[in-house]
Amino acid sequence: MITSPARSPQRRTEHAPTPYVDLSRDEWSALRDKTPLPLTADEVERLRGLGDVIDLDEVRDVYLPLSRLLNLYVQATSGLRGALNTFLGDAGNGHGAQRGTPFVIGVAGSVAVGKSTSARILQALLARWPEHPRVELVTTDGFLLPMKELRARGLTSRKGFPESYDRRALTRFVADIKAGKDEVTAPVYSHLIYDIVPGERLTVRRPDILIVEGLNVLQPALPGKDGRTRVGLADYFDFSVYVDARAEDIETWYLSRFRKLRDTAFQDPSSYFRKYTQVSEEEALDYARTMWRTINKPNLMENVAPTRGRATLVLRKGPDHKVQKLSLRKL
Ligand SMILES: Nc1ncnc2c1ncn2[C@@H]1O[C@H](COP(=O)(O)OP(=O)(O)O)[C@@H](O)[C@H]1O
Ligand SMILES: CC(C)(COP(=O)(O)O)[C@@H](O)C(=O)NCCC(=O)O
Repeated sequence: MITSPARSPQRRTEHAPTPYVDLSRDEWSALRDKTPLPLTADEVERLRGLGDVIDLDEVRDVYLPLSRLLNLYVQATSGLRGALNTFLGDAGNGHGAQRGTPFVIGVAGSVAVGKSTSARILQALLARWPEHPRVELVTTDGFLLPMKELRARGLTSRKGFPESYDRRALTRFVADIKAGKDEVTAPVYSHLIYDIVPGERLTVRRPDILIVEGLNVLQPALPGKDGRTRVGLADYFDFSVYVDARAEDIETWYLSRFRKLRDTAFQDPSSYFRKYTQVSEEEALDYARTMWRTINKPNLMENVAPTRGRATLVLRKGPDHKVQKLSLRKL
């Protein structure tokens, strides 16, 4: 009788090799070493986004070790740049190699996962290190196409998807900062009017560290029309963080934030969402649920989550918003 070969139990338990080392919150928090906590509870409160749960314990256990790691990375990267400058000598002139090149950090994750809070806490902590006091934070929403343009392209229900951005301008913006240009400007997005603010620009002036936060910052570049590989935004990153959580938890956070915004920001007469203060809470939440299910969740599944494996560090949050597990790229 022919029997199929039994699978050895050893084979079944074999894991695929991973470039990450997984750490529990406790293991990670022990790595802060003796780094002092430079923020007060009041400062943390001010940096916190609506609906986000973050306190001094979270800053101490999760973000202090990260600021220590980043400080080590900044110094090591600067050493590498020095080596490159020595190698290039005069040949590097005019290619930005001689100028103080900022260290660039990408922060990615779904809508409502709390990436803005993570990015703001990191900015505040990193700015306390004497080696790199000038830390700028930029969100990618300034590079969304204006509503008029989204309408013309039939993209109004694709806001936040890669095609809803001027990706070339975003990449150029970061490339210019990294090349050491004295002043680089970007358009400004307003959640209030749900659109780009006409005529407004933000200016970035030679920071030591630049944090770029947004849904799609880890997306690879699309190939050019001629099939050639283009340089993408993430190619300029020296380090990247992906803020991760279960989609069901993020939906709950999105809905509870919508409920809070309905009581606050949406009340503003110029708010695009004011109409949801005029209907019942149930109707407003139905709308928010539709936004989540038809725009933000599909974008998370199709575009954002697939980029998680490109991050240097993945912060995995539990249902209470607290980071439970971290995966750090070691290879
Ligand atoms: N409709 C809105 N009106 C006002 N503020 C908003 C609105 N939607 C989101 N925000 C705020 O904008 C910021 C970015 O939100 P979002 O892109 O969902 O990313 P995240 O929650 O991961 O930081 C958050 O601080 C959030 O509170
Ligand atoms: C502005 C956003 C696209 C996020 O932009 P980001 O800064 O991540 O590039 C997002 O917060 C948003 O408004 N999405 C549209 C759907 C919604 O309002 O939920």
